[in-house]
Amino acid sequence: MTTVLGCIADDFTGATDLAGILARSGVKVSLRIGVPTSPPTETAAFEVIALKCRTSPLADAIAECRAALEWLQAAGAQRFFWKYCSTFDCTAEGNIGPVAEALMADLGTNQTIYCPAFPENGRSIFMGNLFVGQQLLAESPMKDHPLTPMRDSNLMRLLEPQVSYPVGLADRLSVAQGASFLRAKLDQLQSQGVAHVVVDAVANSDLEIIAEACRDMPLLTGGSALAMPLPALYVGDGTLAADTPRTPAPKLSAGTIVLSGSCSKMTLAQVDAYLSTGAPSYQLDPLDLAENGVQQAMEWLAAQDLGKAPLIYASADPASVRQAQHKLGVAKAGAIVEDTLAQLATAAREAGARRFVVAGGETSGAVTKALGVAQLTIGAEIAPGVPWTFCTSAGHDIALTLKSGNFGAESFFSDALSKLEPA
Ligand SMILES: Nc1ncnc2c1ncn2[C@@H]1O[C@H](COP(=O)(O)OP(=O)(O)OP(=O)(O)O)[C@@H](O)[C@H]1O
Ligand SMILES: O=C(O)[C@@H](O)C(=O)CO
Repeated sequence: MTTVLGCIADDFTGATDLAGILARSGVKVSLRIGVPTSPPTETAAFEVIALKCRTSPLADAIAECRAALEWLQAAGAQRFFWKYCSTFDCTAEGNIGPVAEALMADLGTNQTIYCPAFPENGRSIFMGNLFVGQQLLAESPMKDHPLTPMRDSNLMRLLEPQVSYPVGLADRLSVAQGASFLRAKLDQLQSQGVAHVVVDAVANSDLEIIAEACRDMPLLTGGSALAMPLPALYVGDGTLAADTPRTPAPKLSAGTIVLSGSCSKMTLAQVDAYLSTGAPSYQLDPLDLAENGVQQAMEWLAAQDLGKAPLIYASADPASVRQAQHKLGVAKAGAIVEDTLAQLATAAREAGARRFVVAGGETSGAVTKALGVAQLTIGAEIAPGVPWTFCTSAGHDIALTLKSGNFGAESFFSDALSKLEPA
């Protein structure tokens, strides 16, 4: 099938988030891990390419995203979606703005929008400022993120140093006046040379208006919720057939592992809630790993009954994370934990695990790469933006859920396990 919308996500949890949100509509969504190495053959109407480039060096991120764009164009797509975090996770240099600008240049377009709002998960934008629940982004726990601490809430101010063309705002008052008004506002900004337009949204009804106004833009950028109205719009105008039955979930054996490398406030609460169920658990310490390696964790894992869904976690409070980062450096502390969880994931698969619950975007990238997963189909949604996915790893059918740091209820790990068919 010709691809209608080609999507590029800057991390793996973000990619499953977007794929899950698009799949809510019932249309077929295919999620690929990394840019496929062979040309497109069996493609879906919605293709999502998961990259791990949120914190990569800028030149690498741009090169990877352009390669993804080329593959999606070869799949027939004429409209594209650049998916980044609903909390606009980035560094001072990028990669959100520079990648958008590179994609715009390749597509020959001179305007795009930025809308990370995800109302179901409490992300809203008002007058260009991003809120997480009732807090401004820079006052939310995102200020302490291990890799991309967000210390400004104003999306225009965050974007301006990242791009070379002017940045503007279509505020909620424009959005509230409907799709035609918003379209005219964007045209007016375009005539003033504004290439990058932050668009306010506080509710799903705003996102419907924005999607309708912007559906024909070659490139949209934002969080997954901005894409939610698109399938219905495409079905409505006949661009897309409504049907496409879901692939049934494979029958999986019971072996389960829960791996958490996210240090977000919500993940910490989820780890605590899961520990309180009495599940077996092992806590990784980056300083100990740097000194003594993974052997002890491997031995612990080898002694576990995977039927009891053990948890291995590095998740720690901001003070402990800062301490590890101070001693090892930010990148090294992150990499040690990611490598360890990746090795433990393959060891768990060898020991019979077929159900994998993974928390954290970077962590999910590392684990998924280690499991050698190339393509995922989308299953049931556990929480808004977090579906189960099914794929093969080393010849085994496995189920994998990749949870964004801040998503899911406190009971998420147990919720996830209860959503899968028993063995
Ligand atoms: N105890 C720790 N000390 C230092 N760094 C840690 C520790 N535990 C985890 N990390 C690192 O922190 C980073 C957490 O990022 P990750 O993307 O996995 O989670 P997240 O940011 O909460 O999730 P998301 O990106 O989906 O919101 C990873 O690089 C991980 O290896
Ligand atoms: O948009 C979000 O918040 C998530 O999909 C994500 O990108 C987390 O890494």
